[in-house]
Amino acid sequence: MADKIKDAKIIFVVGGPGSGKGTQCEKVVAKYGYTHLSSGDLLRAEVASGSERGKTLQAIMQKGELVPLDTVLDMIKDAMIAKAGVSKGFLIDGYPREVKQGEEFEKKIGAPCLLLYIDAKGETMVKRLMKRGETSGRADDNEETIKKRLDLYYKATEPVITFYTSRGIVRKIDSELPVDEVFGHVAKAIDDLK
Ligand SMILES: Nc1ncnc2c1ncn2[C@@H]1O[C@H](COP(=O)(O)OP(=O)(O)O)[C@@H](O)[C@H]1O
Ligand SMILES: Nc1ncnc2c1ncn2[C@H]1C[C@H](O)[C@@H](COP(=O)(O)OP(=O)(O)O)O1
Ligand SMILES: [Mg+2]
Repeated sequence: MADKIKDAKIIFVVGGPGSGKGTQCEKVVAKYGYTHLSSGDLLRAEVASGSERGKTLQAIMQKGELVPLDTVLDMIKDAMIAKAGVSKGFLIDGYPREVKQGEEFEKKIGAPCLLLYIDAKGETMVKRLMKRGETSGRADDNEETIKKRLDLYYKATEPVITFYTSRGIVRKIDSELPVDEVFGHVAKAIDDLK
């Protein structure tokens, strides 16, 4: 596995729920042609397939909890293998959610060269998610689940940022700014890789 994707850049995109990870990844795909893999999207696709596994996942996600590590990692790995050799870069969006996920990813796949930390205030994230919930149809975009996802983010995911900061690969991006300005900073971080 590792050698098939060894020439591709691996970028972790981390931030709270509603911080703007998906929005920025879409723009990176348009400008750089990288492959965007959102763990949440992969899981929602499994739910939409109507499989037994999807039913189990749905129940967990509706509560705002994390699904088992192996499930997510296998899905990401399969999706990366499918693009190996044709992709210059991978945006891994919404993963790692906890330090352990990062460690397992590196064991099974490879090391990231950059972590984009998409940072917005708690109140901003709640406001954006409530708005997104008006049209997203997502079972987890409701007030009660949003609060749980935010709590879990601060508890489990922020340590991920500390972990990779010590390795010197974190770029903190102010996501309170308008989308295009945020993207200016994201693009700068990617351009600095070369
Ligand atoms: N910089 C921004 N300014 C204003 N609204 C934003 C910004 N970035 C994202 N949004 C909005 O916030 C919501 C959540 O964004 P999304 O990209 O889905 O976040 P995430 O993938 O991190 O959960 C979306 O409705 C999006 O349009
Ligand atoms: N890496 C991961 N590990 C465990 N569960 C995950 C996961 N990524 C996503 N999930 C599950 C739990 C999340 O509450 C849900 C939605 O994830 P998401 O779409 O990445 O949310 P958001 O983009 O709003 O942060 O899917
Ligand atoms: Mg998203």
